[in-house]
Amino acid sequence: MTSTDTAAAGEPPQDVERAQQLLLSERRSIDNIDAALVHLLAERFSHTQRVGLLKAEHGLPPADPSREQEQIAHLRALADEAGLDPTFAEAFLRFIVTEVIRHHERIRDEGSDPR
Ligand SMILES: C=C(O[C@@H]1C=C(C(=O)O)C=C[C@H]1O)C(=O)O
Repeated sequence: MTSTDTAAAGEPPQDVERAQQLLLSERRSIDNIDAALVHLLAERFSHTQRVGLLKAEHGLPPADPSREQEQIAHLRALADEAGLDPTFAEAFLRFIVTEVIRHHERIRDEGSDPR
């Protein structure tokens, strides 16, 4: 028995069917958004890779903490306006930036894209 079957016990069949349709529709939207996020992240990394090459060519440091502080403040404000938890938005950005800095260090040390 699935969790849907369990929840369905005692409910009119049309309510169960409607709930299943809604669930499928929500999941289709979630899958579309996840696909868009992957494409956006790939696009972001293509820009940060170019930044990493420029930095390596000109002896600039991989990380720029003052730029990061500005980005975090901006993103927290945007998240707040959008009804998203600003702490989550900051953690998400930090997670990405940490990976970008790792790429920049690798480009500096090995002269190549780490992926
Ligand atoms: C991309 C850069 O390098 C690093 C990565 C950042 C990012 O992913 O947004 C921001 C600042 C830097 O620590 C940059 O300096 O602009």
